Amino acid sequence: MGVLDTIVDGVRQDLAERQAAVPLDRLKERVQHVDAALDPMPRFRQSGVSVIAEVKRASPSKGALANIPDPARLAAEYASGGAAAISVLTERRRFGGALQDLVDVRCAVDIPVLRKDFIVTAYQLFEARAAGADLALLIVAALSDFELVSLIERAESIGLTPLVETHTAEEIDRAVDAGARLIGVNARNLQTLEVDPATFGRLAPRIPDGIVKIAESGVRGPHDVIELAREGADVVLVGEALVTGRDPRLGVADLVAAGAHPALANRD
Ligand SMILES: O=C(O)c1ccccc1NCC(=O)[C@H](O)[C@H](O)COP(=O)(O)O
Repeated sequence: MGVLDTIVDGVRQDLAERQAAVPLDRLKERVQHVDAALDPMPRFRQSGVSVIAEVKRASPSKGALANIPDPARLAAEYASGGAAAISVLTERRRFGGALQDLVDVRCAVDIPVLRKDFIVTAYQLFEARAAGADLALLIVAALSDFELVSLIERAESIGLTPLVETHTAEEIDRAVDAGARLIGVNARNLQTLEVDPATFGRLAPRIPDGIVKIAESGVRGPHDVIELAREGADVVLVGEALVTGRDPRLGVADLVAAGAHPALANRD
């Protein structure tokens, strides 16, 4: 079994327990009582590269990364550094996350919040929206074409903006065909878990104009942001470098400043 299959297997087991505790109808009721979702598009389309800053405690590739007792406080630091959105890893077994982290972060910031998880059912989308998420990650490699289209449609129908994550040219084509408006290119190979910094530059030209292009994984600092901006990134999604860095607010501010560098003004 590959890493992704193993993770999704665990996610399905945890999901079965939550579904037994809270039936879908009850979840749908909760969704009706949350505030309307924030639209991330204006922030992601602004000039300069936007930063999505991630709340990430651990990962399959690196194990424990950071002790984050108060995700809301970390998210507030990210927001004050200029983050355009916050990504919250809610997967429990390998990333040490929880949906409660997302609820806490939602209360602490007034910028869009992404549920970053391994979403394979509509139930998880309702959970995300009920917890206050504005965006939800859909990983092409974990879904059939039919599942991808139906989850994109379901997400949009309840106000969530789907961020569709890809790793290959073929997955980008599938994401485009499924109607994705936001495509992430993840530089981390799901078989080896190695990050290849050349991935975004190689694959981004495949994404049609008009779709927001997000570079995910392996962004270590301002130089990477400048390089990714030159390669066409509208947004970078950064976890490890921020949670292991000395100051999350300054860490984000440095990345935002790099993405707004005057040398990038005419990159289109
Ligand atoms: O981070 C991992 O090891 C990982 C392994 C398998 C599937 C997903 C994984 N990470 C999720 C992410 O996509 C990253 O958290 C995100 O892109 C940020 O990456 P980084 O800045 O390198 O922490």
